[in-house]
Amino acid sequence: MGIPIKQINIRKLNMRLKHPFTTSFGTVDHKELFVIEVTDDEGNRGFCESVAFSVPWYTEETVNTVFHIIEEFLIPILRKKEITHPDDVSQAFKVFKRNHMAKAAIEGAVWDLYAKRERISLARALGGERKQIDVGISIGIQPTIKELLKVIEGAVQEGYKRIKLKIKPGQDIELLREVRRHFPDIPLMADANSAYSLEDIEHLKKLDEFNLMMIEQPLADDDILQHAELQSVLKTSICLDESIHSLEDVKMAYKLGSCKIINIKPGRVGGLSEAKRIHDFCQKHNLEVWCGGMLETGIGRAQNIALASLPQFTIPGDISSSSRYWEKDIISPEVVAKNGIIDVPEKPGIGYEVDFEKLNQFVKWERVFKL
Ligand SMILES: O=C(O)CCC(=O)c1ccccc1C(=O)O
Ligand SMILES: [Mg+2]
Repeated sequence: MGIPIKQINIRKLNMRLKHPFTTSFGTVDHKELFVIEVTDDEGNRGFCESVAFSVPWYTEETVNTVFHIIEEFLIPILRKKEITHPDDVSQAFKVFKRNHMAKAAIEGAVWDLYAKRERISLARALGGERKQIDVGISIGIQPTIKELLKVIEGAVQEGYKRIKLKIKPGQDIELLREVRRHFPDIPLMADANSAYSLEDIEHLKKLDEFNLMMIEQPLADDDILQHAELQSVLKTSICLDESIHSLEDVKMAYKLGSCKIINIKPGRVGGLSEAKRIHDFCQKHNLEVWCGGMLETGIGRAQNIALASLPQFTIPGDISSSSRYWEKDIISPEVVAKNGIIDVPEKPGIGYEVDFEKLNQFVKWERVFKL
């Protein structure tokens, strides 16, 4: 039976982060995003959010390109094609190149709608097995080491099971040495957001002394080959984030030995269907995977929680509590990590209610598309 999508509501939100988040590319203090709502003939509603930032520093997409692609290209496809399963959505969208965050925003909403129609949780719809997931936290670059140590202390107290630090040239080796001096045993990793090049190879080898779980995306966002060269001389596992846009990229990285771990973000790979295909390949070939984050509201967080319930997500994801980024989240209940563990909801779909009273406070404008 088809999934008769009757209407798509797109709301543009602008939400202030509780604390600015700094990476090697710069600082984010507000998150502009779209909440996508798809409605079927019975009034069931599926939700997802777009993860692109206002500025194209992470990948080439921006919040404005996302809307342009959805309005001009993706909605017309949904008007023409009959959808019987969410996998059909990403398949149909393949006629247009990339723009994965735009595609994933629509596809994720259809996944939620599908699960609600089937009266099963999104986790189950995706093949998830875990009832609880382990989660970690990503800590942005702090003004001083002293402040960084304080933030880490807080995260350790809260029980997060993996601590990720953002690094960049000039804020790396000494910083990690100081962190390890204070926290010799915590599960620690570093994310460079592509801030280094192969010329830094001798410098990057020094990371091996810190017993890191992995180093995430040390080299260019569009590279897979040079990461293989780096991995061959590093003891520390490389994890690829920005370099991975599809299962094909993962296959290449696997074949070349570019990494041992994959960070899966549904938005970066074009949606949950592709994320699942990557998961299945990694499971077969013993590549570890974990679910990354994009400073999502609770809607995106709920989608990530469902995905991270799949069996090969063996490393805690960047899925912190709602309260880490938001004064108030737009779902009810909020996402709560207790001792680094989040319960996977069992209710139909994403398993959290969208709290429109809160959401409406952040809405800049809304567009309604009849299908
Ligand atoms: O807590 C999160 O949502 C993840 C934070 C994070 O590390 C991140 C945030 C924005 C852009 C890229 C990244 C990243 O994983 O590289
Ligand atoms: Mg990253």
